[in-house]
Amino acid sequence: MTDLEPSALSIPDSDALHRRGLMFILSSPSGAGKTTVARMLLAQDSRLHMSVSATTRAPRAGEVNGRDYIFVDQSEFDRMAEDGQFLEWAHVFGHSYGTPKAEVKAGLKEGKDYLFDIDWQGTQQLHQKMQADVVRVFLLPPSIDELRRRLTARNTDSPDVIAARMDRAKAEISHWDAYDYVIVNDDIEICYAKVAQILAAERMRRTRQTGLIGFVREMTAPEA
Ligand SMILES: Nc1ncnc2c1ncn2[C@@H]1O[C@H](COP(=O)(O)OP(=O)(O)OP(=O)(O)O)[C@@H](O)[C@H]1O
Ligand SMILES: Nc1nc2c(ncn2[C@@H]2O[C@H](COP(=O)(O)O)[C@@H](O)[C@H]2O)c(=O)[nH]1
Repeated sequence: MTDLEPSALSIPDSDALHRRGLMFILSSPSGAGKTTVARMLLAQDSRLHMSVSATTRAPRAGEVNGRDYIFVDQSEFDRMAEDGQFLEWAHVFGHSYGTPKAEVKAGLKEGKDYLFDIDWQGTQQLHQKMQADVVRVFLLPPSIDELRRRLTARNTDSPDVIAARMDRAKAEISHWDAYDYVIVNDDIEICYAKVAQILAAERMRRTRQTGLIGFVREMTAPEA
């Protein structure tokens, strides 16, 4: 057989093969650009699903219940937490935020990939529980001044809220070394391209490609 002849083995389409889904986490100080990158990824990638968190914070203008967050009051949040409905939860900026468990756990088994926009506390909890499923990406702003500029220009929060988020930024950034990948979000298109490349590579990680086991076994079997 020459190099140009088709292989006797049919090459499996790795996207069509069953593999367990992965949990793709984006974290950053508030305003560095997680939500923006997440929206770009979701718009380009139909295999990626957003994990929609529950929160006790009030909706911002334009935010839709069930799409951006599940907006609940504190007693409902506490009931969900006591019921064990969260994979992780944390207090952030004076509010409670949590990742609902049911959809993600079922979806991972079906091979769906999930995107999480959560803080370092949630990342730590998910990594402890779900280890090999988790990919952790941290976005840094190009500077503290640019972070302040973005939070102000976003025009969704009062000056007090922006000040509180800026106060927390350095503490958030100090957790950058608990992540697998770190990207400076300077140019948004470049940042998005880097994040998309990480996702593509993580999908091809050998340990996730359980669907290839039969193919490799066949390829390496002794010839008759
Ligand atoms: N690379 C970039 N260059 C300029 N502006 C950007 C860039 N990335 C994001 N922004 C803008 O910065 C603002 C904050 O971005 P975004 O809301 O995505 O941040 P976030 O990290 O999700 O914040 P939070 O944690 O508060 O939800 C938005 O107005 C967004 O359009
Ligand atoms: N641990 C968790 N953190 C979460 C979750 N959902 C969002 N977040 C983080 O909270 C802050 C503030 O978000 P904002 O939408 O109010 O600006 C940000 O860092 C998010 O990543 C969650 O379910 N768990």
